[in-house]
Amino acid sequence: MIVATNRAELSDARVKMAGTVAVVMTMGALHDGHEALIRAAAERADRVLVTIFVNPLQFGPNEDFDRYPRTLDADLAVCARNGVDVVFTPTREEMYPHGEPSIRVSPGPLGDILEGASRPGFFNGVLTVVLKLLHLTRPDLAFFGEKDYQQLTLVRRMARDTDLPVRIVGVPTVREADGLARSSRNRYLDPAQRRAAVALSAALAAGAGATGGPDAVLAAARAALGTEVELDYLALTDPELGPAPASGPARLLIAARVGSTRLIDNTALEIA
Ligand SMILES: Nc1ncnc2c1ncn2[C@@H]1O[C@H](COP(=O)(O)OP(=O)(O)OP(=O)(O)O)[C@@H](O)[C@H]1O
Ligand SMILES: CC(C)(CO)[C@@H](O)C(=O)[O-]
Ligand code: BAL
Repeated sequence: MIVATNRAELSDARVKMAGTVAVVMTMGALHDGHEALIRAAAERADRVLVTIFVNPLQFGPNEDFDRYPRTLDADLAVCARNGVDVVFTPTREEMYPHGEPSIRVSPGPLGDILEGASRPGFFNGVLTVVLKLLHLTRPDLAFFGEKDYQQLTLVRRMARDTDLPVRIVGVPTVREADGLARSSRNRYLDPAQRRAAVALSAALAAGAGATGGPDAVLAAARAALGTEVELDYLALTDPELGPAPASGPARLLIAARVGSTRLIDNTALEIA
């Protein structure tokens, strides 16, 4: 496995990658969810390239950029164990050699709702770094988790709307045994908070199981949420994050704080 820390090393390694190439972009602190992305990538492409970069552009001033877990040695072991060919671990200066970019990707109206409403500028920062990493790694395929459903949707739209020569592939959310979505931020939870955090996936399951239309879905989810977590949003949409239909395929999305830790989750459902 080649570990490239700068653009020149990445470029050398990329030229030597034969066949189709898949990229898995991460912020490190790798867990089973990331491993599922790497495995899915290895099934669909000849070579797998993982990027590890905690992107300052997507963190708000009062968010957890400084505190975000950085576990590079363990992450490289995960990549090696999963047969990754190349890992790109740039520094901030390597990614943004000219300082904060003045030209950025605008996510459009979908970037202002849900996560974008709670984290202003978040998707501008995400799409800008995703585009840069796509240019630097030049993959045939790029894998993103459904856990970050709005991010996946926006990355797909960016690829579609700007004719990027890459296929975006979504991977289902990997969960703990009790239903909690795997997330690097789960590391922030103490044991009591970890028990309380199951409320997010429990609310989604209750909503998905409800009958009686959109109102019944939201009411069931809210009832199952309990009072131990602080709800940020609970939203029912169509699969493209537009207004919820009266019946048929939909998406239920949630964000909530458990103590000071903000977690997100979502599920597909049929409104009946
Ligand atoms: N439980 C999961 N199942 C499937 N994919 C996941 C899961 N968790 C993260 N991913 C995906 O892994 C990629 C990298 O995500 P990232 O490194 O931010 O991890 P994360 O666990 O989502 O971290 P955070 O706690 O910061 O949200 C993204 O495409 C993300 O959707
Ligand atoms: C896609 C991503 C790697 C961009 O920094 C990040 O938002 C993430 O880890 O989901
Ligand atoms: N997992 C998406 C990246 C973020 O929350 O910053």
